[in-house]
Amino acid sequence: MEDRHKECLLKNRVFMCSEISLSTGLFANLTESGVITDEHLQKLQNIIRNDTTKAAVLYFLTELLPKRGSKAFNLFLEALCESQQEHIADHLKQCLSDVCPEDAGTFKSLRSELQSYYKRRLASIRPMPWLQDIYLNLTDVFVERQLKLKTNHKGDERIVTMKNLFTPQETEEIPRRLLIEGNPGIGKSTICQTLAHEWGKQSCGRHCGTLCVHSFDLVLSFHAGDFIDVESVAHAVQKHLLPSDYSITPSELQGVIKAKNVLIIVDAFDEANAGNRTLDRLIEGDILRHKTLLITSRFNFLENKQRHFESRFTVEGYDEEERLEHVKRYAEHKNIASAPFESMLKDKSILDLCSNPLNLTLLCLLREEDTQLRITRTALYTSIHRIIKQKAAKRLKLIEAEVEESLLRPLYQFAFEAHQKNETVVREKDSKKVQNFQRICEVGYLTNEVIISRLQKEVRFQFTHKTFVEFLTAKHIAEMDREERMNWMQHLRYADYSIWIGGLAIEDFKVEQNEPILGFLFGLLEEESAELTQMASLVINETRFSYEHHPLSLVSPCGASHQLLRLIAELNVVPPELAEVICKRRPPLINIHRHCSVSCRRGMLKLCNLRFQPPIRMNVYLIDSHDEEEMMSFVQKLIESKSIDCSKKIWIKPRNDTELWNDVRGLRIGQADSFQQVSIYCFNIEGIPCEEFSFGNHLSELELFRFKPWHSFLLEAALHKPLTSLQFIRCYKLDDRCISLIHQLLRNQRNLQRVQLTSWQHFGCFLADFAQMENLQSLEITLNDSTDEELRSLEAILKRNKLSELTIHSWYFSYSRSLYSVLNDSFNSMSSLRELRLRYVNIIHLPNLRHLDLINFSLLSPSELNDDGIAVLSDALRSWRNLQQLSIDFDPFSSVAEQLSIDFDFRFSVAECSLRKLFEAIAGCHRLQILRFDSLEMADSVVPSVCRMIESLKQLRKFTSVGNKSLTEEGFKQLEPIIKRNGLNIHME
Ligand SMILES: Nc1ncnc2c1ncn2[C@@H]1O[C@H](COP(=O)(O)OP(=O)(O)OP(=O)(O)O)[C@@H](O)[C@H]1O
Repeated sequence: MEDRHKECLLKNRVFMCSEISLSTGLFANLTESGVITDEHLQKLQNIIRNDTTKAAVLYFLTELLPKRGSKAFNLFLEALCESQQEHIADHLKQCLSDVCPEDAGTFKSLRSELQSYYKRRLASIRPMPWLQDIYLNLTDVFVERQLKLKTNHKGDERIVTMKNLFTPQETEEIPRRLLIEGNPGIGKSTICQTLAHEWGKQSCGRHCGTLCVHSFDLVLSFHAGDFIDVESVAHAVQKHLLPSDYSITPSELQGVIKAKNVLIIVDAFDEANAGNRTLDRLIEGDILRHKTLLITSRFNFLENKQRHFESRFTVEGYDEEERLEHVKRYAEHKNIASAPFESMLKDKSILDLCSNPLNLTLLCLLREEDTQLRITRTALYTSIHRIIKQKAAKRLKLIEAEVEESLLRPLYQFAFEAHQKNETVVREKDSKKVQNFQRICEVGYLTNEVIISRLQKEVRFQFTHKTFVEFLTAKHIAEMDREERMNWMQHLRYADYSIWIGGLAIEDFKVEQNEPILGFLFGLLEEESAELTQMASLVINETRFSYEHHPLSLVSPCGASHQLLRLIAELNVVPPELAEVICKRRPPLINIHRHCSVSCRRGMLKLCNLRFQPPIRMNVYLIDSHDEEEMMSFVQKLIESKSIDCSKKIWIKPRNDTELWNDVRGLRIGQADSFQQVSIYCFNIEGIPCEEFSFGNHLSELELFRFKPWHSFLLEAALHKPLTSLQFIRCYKLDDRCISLIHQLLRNQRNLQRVQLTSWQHFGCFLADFAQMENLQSLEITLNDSTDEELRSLEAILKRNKLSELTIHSWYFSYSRSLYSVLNDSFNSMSSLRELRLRYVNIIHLPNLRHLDLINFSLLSPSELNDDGIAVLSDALRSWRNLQQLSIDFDPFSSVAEQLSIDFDFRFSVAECSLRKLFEAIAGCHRLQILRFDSLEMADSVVPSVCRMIESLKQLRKFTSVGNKSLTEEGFKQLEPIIKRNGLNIHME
């Protein structure tokens, strides 16, 4: 036995004499492993019989164990664990790592083993690992990356350099769980590689911050797949990071990991997330909670685990400077002139390709061979593929057609099968299905015999990059016959779902997850016009491309309805047959918003080149976009296009008065050939723009968000414009001058069809003006305490029966009896009303709701909805046969109040039987397409009714339920198959 073990036993004699139980289990384990013999056992039992158990323990610790050989101590620890005395083993291990200087020896040797491993293995990047002669020195070519740190749930971000990755960010705490997300090929693995390699170099020089990677005692750098089928991090280290002849046991490793300051890096969660229990536990902090864990993943794979991460970063494409640095470093490393690469960066058509480090590296490699630039991702990968094929043909002494037929086709099939399983490997058993697998490997897409286990000699074959798996998969699908391909496409999902239920790991799906392959498929079949058109038609149907999607908001995603745009971005030219289908099935309106991707915008410009009559109307949300300059020039191209009708609305958020004026001029707001509707986020505008500030003479809609009295120059500029819509949203308290200007505007504008005036303020003073407006169709207003005269005006407006939309806000349930009675009486004569939204309302006073014929109804938060209210609502729903959208905000305060034991007078609880009746009534609205609940307490017992409701709503395509705290895993299981039906977009929290 080693001295440090003896010392440890010595120091813990008292502890062990009182803690150890000399149980049959312990004796059985000790005899089985040979730590004690049968004679020893008899001797111990005699001592117990004649003296005490403590005396026996002491004899065992002093006379027996130390003399039983070098492995005795560890076997003793194992025997303790096996006989339910793990706490004693842990105590001894802890003590060992604290007091024994020799344990520092174990740590030192482990540290230097790992450091030299990283220094050697991670020194070079092989962008095409099959071409061993193409490798780049990591230190030479690495471009320092900047990461964006999400600073709050609203999506605000801050730039963090790699040097400050581990520095405490929003809180004082050192982050323990860090996540880096990014697109394929964006450089996530290279970041991991650099961190581990840097640590391997031992010294930080003067480069790093105080909490740099060198501040960790150990860095354990893994691929996510390394955790599959291993029970602990220690086992993973032994299996994947250490050579098989390195002598250390998992428990010793465990001891070092526990005692030291360790960084665990796990790359590519997206490639090995299914059934990866150890990794899940690590993320959740169920094991090694106090160690630092850095995970990388492509987007959308960790949605349900986001809450475990204190620091969430994204790594985005290169900016201009980084692109330049990349090509310069590349040229310098290759010792060639950088001018050809730099000129390549000037070509705008490949700018987005150049922003991706992988693509830029491939472009550089191609540029060395060929001067023609590739414009789409498919074109780029096709070129690379061709090079590989040519090289393989030469090397294997085959003609290219033979390589294609006998080697590449099976490879496409392997890629397809791997992709179906969300893997990037071919397992050994699958490789045996084809005779010439070894030759297939020689082509170069699969790295040869990656031995993933040094202990068990398990073999698998790794595809070089996930994007290549996707490209090769697309090649396989492109070669399928039409029926098979369409069948594959039909089985994809085209609606998003996101489900966050506390403690449940449910994967999310965003339609973008299909796109890498569909994009390649579109690109590959560009010449096959009929095939392409058929595929595009399916995407048009499934993603509801031809529908009008609205409203547009801050959080609108570049979602399913834009998929076709993103896919046609992969085409060099839209073939006439496809162009015809797109023209025929074009949507009446397209919303472009801040999250629209570069490829979406490229697709949009492709659409502009098709000749439409009439043109497509366009809304553009130009607020907070990532690259404002680029976005501005994109919008200007849209304005110039004959196929786009930019007379629709644009949202702008100028940072000051100069920017306001630049936007209004640059985007020609209010002019005949440009946007005639504008929404201005006024909050930041402090000064007053120059005197000639004005909108074009065709301005038809002015929406002012967070308007303050000193923005009155905006009202003056709109005074004589032909407005049909005027909106003030969440405006500040108006002064007399603004009130008078609004009166003037309302009196000038007899054509106004839509007016919105909302804040916490009462706007009844304008009702008399509205009553004079013959054309008013949509009214949204905040009313608190209305006078009799105001109510008479309101009644006149409602009973004129011209309104198709009505929204009433009020402050703290200030609906008076007389307001209820005006509304309720008027409902009988409002046959034109189609959309109704009410806030702070108690609908038990509105039984005449059932006389309306609504398409859209919302009870906005907070509303008084108790059992009686639900009865009135259910009654109304039964008569609204044309209802398409329903949104009900249950009382969000009641559960908060309950938690805080506060007795608010607006707490309402709802009986389950009422809820069931409500669900039954909704189930009868067969035209319902969008259903939203907020703070609905959907307990498991009502789930069967919810299931029946969703099943009966065949046209339902969007279901949202947020703020539900009652559903358990059991209840969710019943709901899951129903809500995950294809075509249904779900959002549950
Ligand atoms: N910071 C960088 N400096 C220089 N080259 C880089 C950098 N990051 C990435 N590259 C190049 O891009 C290639 C792909 O990068 P990497 O494998 O890190 O991407 P990834 O985000 O992990 O992709 P995937 O999600 O497909 O696995 C690298 O092989 C390298 O050639």
